[in-house]
Amino acid sequence: MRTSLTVEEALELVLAEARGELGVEVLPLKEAWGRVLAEDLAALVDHPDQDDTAIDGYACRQEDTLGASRESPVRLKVIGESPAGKPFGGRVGPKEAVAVYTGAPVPEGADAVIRVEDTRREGDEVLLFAPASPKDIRPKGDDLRRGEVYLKRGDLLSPGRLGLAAAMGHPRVKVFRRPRVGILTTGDEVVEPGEPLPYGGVYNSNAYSLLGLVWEAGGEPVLLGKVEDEPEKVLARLEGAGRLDLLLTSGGVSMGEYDVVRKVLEERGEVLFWKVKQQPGGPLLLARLGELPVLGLPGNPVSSMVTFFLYGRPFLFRLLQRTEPPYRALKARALTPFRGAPGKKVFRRGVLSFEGELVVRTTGNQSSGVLRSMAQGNALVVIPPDRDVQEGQEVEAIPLTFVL
Ligand SMILES: Nc1nc2c(c(=O)[nH]1)N[C@H]1C(S)=C(S)[C@@H](COP(=O)(O)OP(=O)(O)OC[C@H]3O[C@@H](n4cnc5c(N)ncnc54)[C@H](O)[C@@H]3O)O[C@H]1N2
Ligand code: MOO
Repeated sequence: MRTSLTVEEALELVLAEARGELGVEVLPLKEAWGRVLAEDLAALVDHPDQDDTAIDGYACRQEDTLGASRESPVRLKVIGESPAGKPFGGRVGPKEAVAVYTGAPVPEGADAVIRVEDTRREGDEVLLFAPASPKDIRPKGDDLRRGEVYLKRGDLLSPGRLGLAAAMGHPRVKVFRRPRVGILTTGDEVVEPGEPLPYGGVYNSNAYSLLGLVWEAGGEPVLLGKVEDEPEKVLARLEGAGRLDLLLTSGGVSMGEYDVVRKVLEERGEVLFWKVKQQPGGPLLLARLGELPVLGLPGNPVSSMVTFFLYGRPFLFRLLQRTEPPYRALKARALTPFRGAPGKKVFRRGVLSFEGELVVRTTGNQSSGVLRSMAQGNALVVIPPDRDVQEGQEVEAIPLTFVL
């Protein structure tokens, strides 16, 4: 077992465990939001499928309208109409116009459009108070060209991308199965919300913050409840959970007394590393139980969230072959001091905002037991080992921007 790794070494070992094959499923679009594409998607059509108008107005020949103004309007004969979805069948000749509505094909013969606000209709004629222009004609294929790939395997189906898949003509998409992530809680003092809190007790917040994080990262959380005190019972619980792609345990990884999960992992599995030079989350553990990768997350509520974000989320991104990186650090100016720690990379919780430049302030109390800092913050401020950040200095901040 390795110990006292740097964050980078630990991440490499965690990612090396993300070897499983997820398998794919085909879903109708209405069920595919938030899923990850398992295939490249090419447009089945051009969009627009022919030159169309971006405005309500009249289509005509530009040369007929040159010099038109309020003072000397140009008069054209209206020979028909082209609402969206009902193209005008004829051809626009000299001194003629067709009424068009946004999204309608521009009729043959016309090479320009004029917005209705710059015209006045008089029976079957129209007065133009400005020249018609081609700039409001959207050329065929302006948005999408048939055969071109616009969405890649590994792309998360965000709202915009889901709409794009529909615009390209796909009624169904092939997506990766959601990785199933077991969440096992430890700790005699931990009770479920709704139960009376005994002396020294604490409500189980980790199961729920982790559940949210797992969904957000594209996984399917499987709540396994609180661990029992015998290794056989823990193993039976895991067997009953069906196929898992990752197991998260919460608590019982610090120096503390005997813990049944640690015992199971050490005796029945293989512990790959324990302890990372970071804060919070220093006692993180990586193990294997048979083929199942296990992340032993520290019990402190902030530590379990931060370690999942830094290691569990990248693990799921790797399994899902995600095209985007799991997180990106931005440079921001610290408007409050942030304390570092000797020999450890420190992740403080901050509020990132834009005030002429990116700035970040502390959320206040940075104890690993203060879950409010994760709920109220929107960024992790990264402080390299052996450094403190003074007010006004530049820092790296990782936005906790959840897209789902
Ligand atoms: N002598 C040392 N003590 C501690 C060390 C150390 O290096 N030497 N490390 C500290 C650090 S850092 C952390 S983080 C914690 C990690 O402890 P465990 O993973 O063993 O977790 P527990 O002791 O079970 O719990 C810690 C803390 O978190 C609360 N907790 C646990 N589970 C939940 C839950 N599901 N929901 C809400 N809160 C939970 C628990 O009540 C404790 O307060 O160890 C330090 N100690
Ligand atoms: O790593 Mo422990 O994370 O804070 O208190």
